[in-house]
Parts: sequence; C-alpha cells; structure tokens
Amino acid sequence: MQFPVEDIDADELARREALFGPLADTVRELIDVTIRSEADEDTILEAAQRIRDVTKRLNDRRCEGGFGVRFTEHGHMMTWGNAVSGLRNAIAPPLVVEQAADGGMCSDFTLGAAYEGPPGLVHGGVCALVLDQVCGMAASTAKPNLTGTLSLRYRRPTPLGPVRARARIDRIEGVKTFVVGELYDADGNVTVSAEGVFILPAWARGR
Ligand SMILES: CCCCCCCCCCCCCC(=O)SCCNC(=O)CCNC(=O)[C@H](O)C(C)(C)COP(=O)(O)OP(=O)(O)OC[C@H]1O[C@@H](n2cnc3c(N)ncnc32)[C@H](O)[C@@H]1OP(=O)(O)O
Repeated sequence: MQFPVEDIDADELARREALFGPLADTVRELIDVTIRSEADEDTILEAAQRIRDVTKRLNDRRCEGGFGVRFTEHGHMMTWGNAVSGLRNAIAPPLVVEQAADGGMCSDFTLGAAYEGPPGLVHGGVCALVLDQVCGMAASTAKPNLTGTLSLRYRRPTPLGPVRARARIDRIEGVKTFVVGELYDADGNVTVSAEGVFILPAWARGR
C-alpha cells in the first residue's frame, strides 16, 4: 500500500480543493437529475452527447488507477477518491466527519435519490458503507486500521433525507480496536447499529 507525498503548500491545496470540489458537486447533481429528470427525449439525447464530449476532454489527462491516499509535505491527508468522504468523488454523499464531544466521530449529511434501496429508503449496503467509514475513522484516531469485521443490525428503515452517523472506540486489545456506531434518522431514532473490529495490519506493525 503506497501513500505518496505531493510537494504542495497550503495555497496550492486550497486552490485544488476549490477547483475539484465544485466539479464533484456538479457531477453529484448530475447523478441526481439523471435519476429524476422528466425532460423530453431530445433534451435527454442532447444532454448525453454533451456529457460524452466533456468526459472525453477531462479524460485527456488523468492518473492511472484510483486517486489513492496522498499526503502533502505538511502531513495533510488527501483521501479525495474515498467512496464516502472523497472531495473529488461524485458518488460520495460526501460525508464531512468531525470529532464529537465524547471523543468519537460524528457526521450529519443528506442521502438523496442516488442512495435508494426500498422505495424512499436508504439502501442497506449504503448504510454499511457509511458506517464502515465512520467507524474506521473513529478507530483510526488510535492507530491506522483496516476493517476486519463489521456487524450490523438494521433496527428500522432509514428514510432518504437527513441522516446522522456516530461512532466511538469501545476498547482496544493489542492490534485490534473495537468500535461501536449508529445511524440515526431525522427524528433521532437509531436505524442501524454497528460493531466493528479494526485491525492494524501485520505489514504496518513496527512502521
Ligand atoms: C494501515 C492502514 C491505513 C489505511 C488508511 C486508509 C485511509 C482510510 C480509509 C477508510 C477506509 C474504511 C475502512 C475500509 O474500507 S478498510 C478496507 C476493507 N478491509 C479490508 O480490505 C481488510 C482485508 N483484510 C486484511 O487485510 C487482513 O485480513 C487484516 C488486516 C484484517 C488482518 O490481517 P493480519 O495479518 O494483520 O491479522 P493477524 O492474522 O496478524 O491477526 C491479528 C489479530 O486480529 C485478529 N483478526 C484477524 N483478522 C480478523 C478479522 N477479519 N476480524 C476480526 N479479527 C481478526 C486475529 O485473530 C488476531 O487476533 P488475536 O488472535 O491475536 O487476538
């Protein structure tokens, strides 16, 4: 697993965030309207062609593979391709995850039409995706970890719309960090609860 360091200062970091963040926001809007548009056939055909054209231009210069986890020289971590919180990832909701008063992690976000499973409800896999990330970030406040086991209990449906995720470390046993987390609906009800075991991998021990 590689963690490249980019030779950029705070101004250049801010410039890139201001450039790529709005691009991802725009594509996220495009994903939403692709699901929900009721425009006429000519408009849809024209839109598809224009999107193909602009995609071709963006493809002229690109990195290979995923974006990866990159660092600036000053240690700022850029997980911009991350499926849940990536600044450049239009399929990420995206989550902004913050430290909670209890030392755990917390995020308030909105899941729209692109995250639907049953009608009007968040897909169960999306609930797992979000909880994996937030629990993983809580675990990583202690040491860098990968998910070993994540167990979920779907207590009640999670409606599309505003959702809160929380996670905190329950205990640490050697290389294993045990984390508990929850998703909440807009009324504050727990919809999904999670228990995770996050592990400092053998290859990373002693680094
Ligand atoms: C350092 C990484 C940093 C990454 C930063 C990314 C940015 C953030 C991105 C956020 C991403 C969000 C999150 C993501 O998406 S993380 C991506 C999803 N997760 C993975 O891909 C992990 C794949 N699995 C592995 O790499 C290895 O199997 C791991 C690392 C998990 C363990 O292999 P390793 O060789 O290291 O283990 P060991 O044999 O020395 O055993 C050590 C201890 O652990 C116990 N054990 C073992 N396996 C499991 C298990 N599955 N459940 C419970 N316990 C398990 C084992 O019994 C032993 O305990 P004990 O018997 O001593 O008591």
